[in-house]
Amino acid sequence: MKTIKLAPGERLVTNQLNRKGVLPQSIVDAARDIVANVRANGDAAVRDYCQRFDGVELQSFRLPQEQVDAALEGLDPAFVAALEKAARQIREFHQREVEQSWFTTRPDGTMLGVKVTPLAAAGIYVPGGRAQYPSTVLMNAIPAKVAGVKRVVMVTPPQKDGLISPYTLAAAKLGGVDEIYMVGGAQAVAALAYGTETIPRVDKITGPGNAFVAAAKQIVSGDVGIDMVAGPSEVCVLADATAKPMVVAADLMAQAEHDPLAACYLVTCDEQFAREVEAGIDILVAQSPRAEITRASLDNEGTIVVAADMAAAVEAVNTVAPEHLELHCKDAMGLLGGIRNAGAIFVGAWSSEPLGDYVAGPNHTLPTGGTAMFSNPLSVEEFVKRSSVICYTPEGLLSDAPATQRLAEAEGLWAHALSAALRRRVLEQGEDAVSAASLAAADLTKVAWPGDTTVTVAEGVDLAAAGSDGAGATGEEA
Ligand SMILES: NC(=O)c1ccc[n+]([C@@H]2O[C@H](COP(=O)([O-])OP(=O)(O)OC[C@H]3O[C@@H](n4cnc5c(N)ncnc54)[C@H](O)[C@@H]3O)[C@@H](O)[C@H]2O)c1
Ligand SMILES: N[C@H](CO)Cc1c[nH]c[nH+]1
Ligand SMILES: [Zn+2]
Repeated sequence: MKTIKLAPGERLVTNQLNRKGVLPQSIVDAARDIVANVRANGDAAVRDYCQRFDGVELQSFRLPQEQVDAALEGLDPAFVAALEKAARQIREFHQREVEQSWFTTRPDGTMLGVKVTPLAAAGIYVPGGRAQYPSTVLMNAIPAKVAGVKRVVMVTPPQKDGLISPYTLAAAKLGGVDEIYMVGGAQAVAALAYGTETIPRVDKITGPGNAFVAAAKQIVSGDVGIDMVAGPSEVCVLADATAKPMVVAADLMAQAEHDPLAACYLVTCDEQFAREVEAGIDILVAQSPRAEITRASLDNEGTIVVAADMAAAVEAVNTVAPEHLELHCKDAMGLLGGIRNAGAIFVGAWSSEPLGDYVAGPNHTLPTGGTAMFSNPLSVEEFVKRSSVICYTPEGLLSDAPATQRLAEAEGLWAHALSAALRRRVLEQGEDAVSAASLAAADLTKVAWPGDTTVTVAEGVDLAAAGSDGAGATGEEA
């Protein structure tokens, strides 16, 4: 691992890190070509990439529903029990995120609020290149279903035998996935974004993946919604003298083993401790069945930061803005307040990051590449849309029309002012005042921009009755 030693008073800066942008440029370029090809050539392009990158020739990408229905049959009961426990705890956590529509009423009866509507169709990417990810199925499908999404479409790379892992399938069954397509990589993201002859497009794509997947999501973003850049895994361990070097070594390896591009950071004030962690990694890697990936990640992307004091160490963590942060320190809870940038924070020595990967409940789909500076963990919120609701009463219209007209005049937008003015005219002068004949004869510039904010209701106009089309509803804040 590369070591950066900070002198007293020195702060870690992003340029000192191995990071080459949020994602490597060569991968972004390759993903752009794949996306363009799938957009232009649909299934034929997807089929080509499946063959090239996954070594499988598929005639149909859709997994037959009978296979999903039978997914739990014959599986190890201990695995099913573990999956059910994970699903229950993930659901319980995400149910707390559900957002209700809300409405509030002003004294003049005008009603304002927010209507929350689930997305119609969400595409969830479940990785399947270097490992299988049934946990990711649950982490994406459950919040989508809690949000009320009707059509949850899962894509995942096929295995060499042209099938998907029975564990992943079991998770799809438990998570309530509606359709499964055996397609992975940037081509799967492009198919979900633009649709192909056999893969219908969705409204939003969520879920993690390798750098090709994360880059493709960034590229299609805007044509379709995306959650965030959730690329190669990262962990940052902030450790003091109370931490056990072998445990910290295992925690760094737990993220390194995902991907050669996974990035692991150790931040400490004690260089001797850092050397003990490195020695620990050598011992543990020797027995890892994933030694090659782990070593490549730690050697090429791993960084140790030795800070002069704890304050500098905490600031170094904020500069890294890791996907996962472990606080292996005596006063871990006391440090929490100083942490500003991290996707998920594991507080104290017992909070092993893999507990969060599988069963704790919070989502494991998290921002990477420094995007934890401004992005959030995947949540129910990502699977809904909000619409503002604005419902004026006649009193409300009369109260707000003059300011609207004056602001529209300042912006030079005459019809904006007229739109409010004509409604105001109905209430101030009666319905005849907006007849074609009366407006044809009026000086409409004066109507729109009268230069006078006095509001007088026409004799005989009953504002309450005028609002009886529903706009006059009154009530307490809901
Ligand atoms: N940030 C998070 O929340 C989070 C969560 C879980 C996993 N992850 C990450 O997800 C990733 C999973 O990666 P994976 O590779 O195992 O599975 P994956 O499904 O993400 O990627 C496999 C696909 O990548 C494509 N691919 C491989 N090599 C390619 C190449 N040279 N050119 C173009 N496309 C290519 C292929 O289409 C293949 O199907 C890891 O990086 C892991 O760290 C991140
Ligand atoms: N650590 C990954 C997020 O970076 C999530 C995961 C799934 N399975 C194992 N780990
Ligand atoms: Zn993990």
